[in-house]
Amino acid sequence: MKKELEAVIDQEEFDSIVLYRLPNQATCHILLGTSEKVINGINSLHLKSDGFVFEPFDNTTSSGLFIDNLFEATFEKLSSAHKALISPLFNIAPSTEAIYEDTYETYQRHFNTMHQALKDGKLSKVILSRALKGPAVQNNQVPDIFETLTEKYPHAFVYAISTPSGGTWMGAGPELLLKHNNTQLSTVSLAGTLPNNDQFKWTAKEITEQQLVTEYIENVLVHHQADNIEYSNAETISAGQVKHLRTNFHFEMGEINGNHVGLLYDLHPTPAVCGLPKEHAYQLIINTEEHDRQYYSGFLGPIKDGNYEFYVNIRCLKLTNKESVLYIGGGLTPESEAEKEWQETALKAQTLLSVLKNI
Ligand SMILES: C=C(O[C@H]1C=CC=C(C(=O)O)[C@@H]1O)C(=O)O
Repeated sequence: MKKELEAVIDQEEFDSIVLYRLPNQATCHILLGTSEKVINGINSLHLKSDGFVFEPFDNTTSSGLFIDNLFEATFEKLSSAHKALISPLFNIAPSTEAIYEDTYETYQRHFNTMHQALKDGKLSKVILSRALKGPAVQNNQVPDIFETLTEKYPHAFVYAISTPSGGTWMGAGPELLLKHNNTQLSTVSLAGTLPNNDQFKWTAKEITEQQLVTEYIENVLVHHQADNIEYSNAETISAGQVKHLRTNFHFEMGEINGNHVGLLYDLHPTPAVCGLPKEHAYQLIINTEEHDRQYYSGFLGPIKDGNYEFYVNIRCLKLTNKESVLYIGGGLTPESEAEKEWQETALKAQTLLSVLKNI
């Protein structure tokens, strides 16, 4: 790949780069593009064009991005020469704004607002996230961090992306949003978090919470007239320092009724990053959290030959020249306690922090 990569980087003025590795695969992908398209949500034409989608949580405050891949290559391991060639494309722009970080006090305040709405019965679940500062990362460290994430988190969707308007983001997330492969579609219902240790057993709280998400997805699929819906029993999946409960859904959609875009936006933002009922949870998040989520809890992934594979952007960070900012959230229910939820987000953050601290 080196000669090819050298030749294209010499010839073209790329300003966008994506490295990604799909879960449980050895092969990694590199995409290079120019002039990302700023999109107002994905439409059916995007789903037919090869490229990479980077969609925010709230597309009224951050733009959706579509990167046409002008150059694509695959690799299992990047050589030092490859890393040196691509590093300058990770543009870590100087940041003039002060970076917001939640303290336990701000988190507790947000928790209390959301918990009151839960206790009042206005909603059954809502996701509270927090921003957490991490170390500064230089652009020549990005390929190494990407590689370490792929090694440490084989079951996650691992990525690093840099575009002129989106900035530079990285992450290793365990949640599939929607996959389309020929006639087959898949999604998951993901919820419940415990330390990744056999001593911790699932309780009724996590089982019920995950069951609610499963029922929500089932309803969405029935509403979209999905055919041949099959789903697994809830299974435990490992995601770094934590484990979750997951149900896998497989289904089909008729050629005529198959409204993939509608289905996508009924699933996004999922109950794992927003809550139930969705609209109420969404408003509560926007009104309560002090940071703008931007691309955290949005979704991202490749589209190729009419097939696509989108993942929810959790366990991720944004890079600035001063610090990195991690975005980590957790689902609150009426039974939740602030201190425990805070500890859970700290544990989830370890997945990324342990990698950043060792570079
Ligand atoms: C929203 C996040 O995790 C979600 C995914 C799995 C389990 C979750 C939970 O137990 O709260 C969260 O809903 C995050 O890591 O930022």
